[in-house]
Amino acid sequence: CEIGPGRPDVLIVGAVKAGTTALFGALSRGRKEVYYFNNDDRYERGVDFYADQLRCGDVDATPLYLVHPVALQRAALDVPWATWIVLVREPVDRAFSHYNMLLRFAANERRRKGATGPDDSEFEEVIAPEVACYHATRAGFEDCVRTRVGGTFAELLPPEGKLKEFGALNGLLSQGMMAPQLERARAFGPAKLLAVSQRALYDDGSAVLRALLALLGREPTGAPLRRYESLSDHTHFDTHDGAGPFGGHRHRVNATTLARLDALFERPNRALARILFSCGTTTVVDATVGFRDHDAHWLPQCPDPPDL
Ligand SMILES: Nc1ncnc2c1ncn2[C@@H]1O[C@H](COP(=O)(O)OS(=O)(=O)O)[C@@H](OP(=O)(O)O)[C@H]1O
Repeated sequence: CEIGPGRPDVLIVGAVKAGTTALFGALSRGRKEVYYFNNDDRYERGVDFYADQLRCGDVDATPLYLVHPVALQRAALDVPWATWIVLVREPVDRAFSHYNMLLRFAANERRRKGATGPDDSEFEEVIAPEVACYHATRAGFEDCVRTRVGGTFAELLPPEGKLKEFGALNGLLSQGMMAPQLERARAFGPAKLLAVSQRALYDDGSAVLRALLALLGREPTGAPLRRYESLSDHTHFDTHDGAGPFGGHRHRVNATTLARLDALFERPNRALARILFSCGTTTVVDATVGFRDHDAHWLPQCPDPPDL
């Protein structure tokens, strides 16, 4: 199974914690997260290595590609025929889900290093350095964080310490500012750039999958779109069993922090809505799936231009 037109056919390039595993599972039976374009060592091993990692699958789902400084540039050059899919999730839910995952990884790391005591890092403490940076500079994506994006998830964590001591390294907030990420992705010139709503995928999976398969010109694999459980551990997460609607995580964030985050994301969310709903902007995404009915609580429909 060589790399060439059609292989890979689809790159699910982001965002982290936006349903990439579920979508990948319905599109492909290969291996998720091959970390090819975002990992210098692996990239240097070349396309045969890439083909080997894909295990004859034709979908590469590596959500860190989206925020990596050169991964998408490499992908545009090496597999120019591929369609890129970006899954988009409400940024506070996304950040909290990401925090849950990192907390678990950090706890494993601490145990491995023989550290005693639990990792008691609260969400508020973990995002504090990023919040402070945004308020101090009004900077946006990439200016306030030096996200660790070059390696695998296991390499994202400093070897010791608690999550709250890692500063803004993991970009829990910046990764939810998706307008500049989509604009940057478009500038690299992918064959097609599609944006899919995580929430629609969760709430109305089969309709979203049908629409997406039609856009991609792909046949169903027969694999169901699963609602799988979060990676989150139980001290920070009330399990959702995959049956009922998913309530998100906003109610787990204290009211003051939530208000601050909503204020912080207001302009980024408006910018994103303008891109997704083509509100007077140049075309950034070729098509969107979901959103209008499912994301109205955080994405304003064709918002007014922001105040200057
Ligand atoms: N079918 C379906 N559609 C949409 N979203 C789903 C679906 N199934 C699971 N989930 C939720 O996806 C969250 C994990 O996202 P990812 O798979 O992208 O995580 S990762 O970046 O690969 O680690 C994770 O979010 P949290 O539960 O908030 O942690 C999952 O609950």
